[in-house]
Amino acid sequence: MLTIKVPLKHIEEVREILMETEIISRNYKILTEGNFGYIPINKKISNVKLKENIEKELKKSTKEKIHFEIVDKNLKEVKKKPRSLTEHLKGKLTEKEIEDLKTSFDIIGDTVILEIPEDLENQKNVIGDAALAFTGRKSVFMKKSAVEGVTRTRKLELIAGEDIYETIHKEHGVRLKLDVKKVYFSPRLATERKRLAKQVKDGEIILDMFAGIGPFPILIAKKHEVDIYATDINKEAIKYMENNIEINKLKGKIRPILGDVNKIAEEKFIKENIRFDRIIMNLPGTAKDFLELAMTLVNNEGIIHYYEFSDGYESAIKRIEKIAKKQNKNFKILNTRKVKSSSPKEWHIVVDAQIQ
Ligand SMILES: C[S@@+](CC[C@H](N)C(=O)[O-])C[C@H]1O[C@@H](n2cnc3c(N)ncnc32)[C@H](O)[C@@H]1O
Repeated sequence: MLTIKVPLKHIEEVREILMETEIISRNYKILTEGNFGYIPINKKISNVKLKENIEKELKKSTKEKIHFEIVDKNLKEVKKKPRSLTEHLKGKLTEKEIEDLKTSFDIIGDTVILEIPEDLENQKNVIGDAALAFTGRKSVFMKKSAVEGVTRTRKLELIAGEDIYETIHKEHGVRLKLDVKKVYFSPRLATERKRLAKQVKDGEIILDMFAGIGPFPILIAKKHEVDIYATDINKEAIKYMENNIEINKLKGKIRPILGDVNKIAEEKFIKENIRFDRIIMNLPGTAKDFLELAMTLVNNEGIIHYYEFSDGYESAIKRIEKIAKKQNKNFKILNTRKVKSSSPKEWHIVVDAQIQ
């Protein structure tokens, strides 16, 4: 390939001057040999007047006359870092295998969680190593089940890196500690958490019915002066939530309560006449079974953030309408939003309803 041969003492200067132009190629490494250096010339540059053009560029930036020659030399190519997991897998899996692999994955703190189709399981370690190299995280886990059971957790199998399930995830300036095997957490809800936190006003009393490790309460409490009750049935989630309140210095603003929200409502909220300006119901599969309770616990003008898996908003709004009617209440829909896709035909949706 064509190169600019320059005495070593001038190589850095020439490189810097020509870097600003199209003349130098970034795809090849500079070679030094004896007292000379060889700078790669961009293959797309025409040879006509090449020497004159280089001279002109050098003259613009330095008064010193720099001697150089244009010579042919073999230079090494710069190895470019792959920019996607797919690129990382090129040459390791067949084109068809790469196509079959869903290359979307979740990064939670130091861990990567991905899905591998059954007929690609024999390649799980190759895929795991590629994901480890691409993301620079510590552990890669493969999904072994859907999110299931009352605690909404899933089975995972380590396919690359260290066997560590506990990690700290950073989101919107807060730190969330969790065990990816023992609790529910989705980084795909980050935008939803920000959207919701923005609506909160100082002084609100809030209930997060299905709070998990506390991502909604932690973000809200970080930004507002509020009093948040955060219930969850999973004792591991409550343990991490308590830890997260501490590491984010939010003691006194969030009250984690372990148990079934139905029972907690009966034994505490209703008994002590505690009512809420805002209720978060992020349990999209079964939140509908708790809508009546939420409608009972919400203050006049209070807002319910109701989540569902659905292909639209109609069924969710109908449910809210039915229960409002039953309780002799009116409601106003403030917002509807697709939070994330959950299956090819369904979305995780949210409806914000103000109850009057
Ligand atoms: C989809 S996760 C949401 C967690 C959290 N809001 C988040 O965004 O990460 C639902 C949570 O509800 C909890 N849960 C399920 N049934 C419950 C109930 N009856 N009472 C309280 N919590 C419940 C589960 O343990 C789980 O942590």
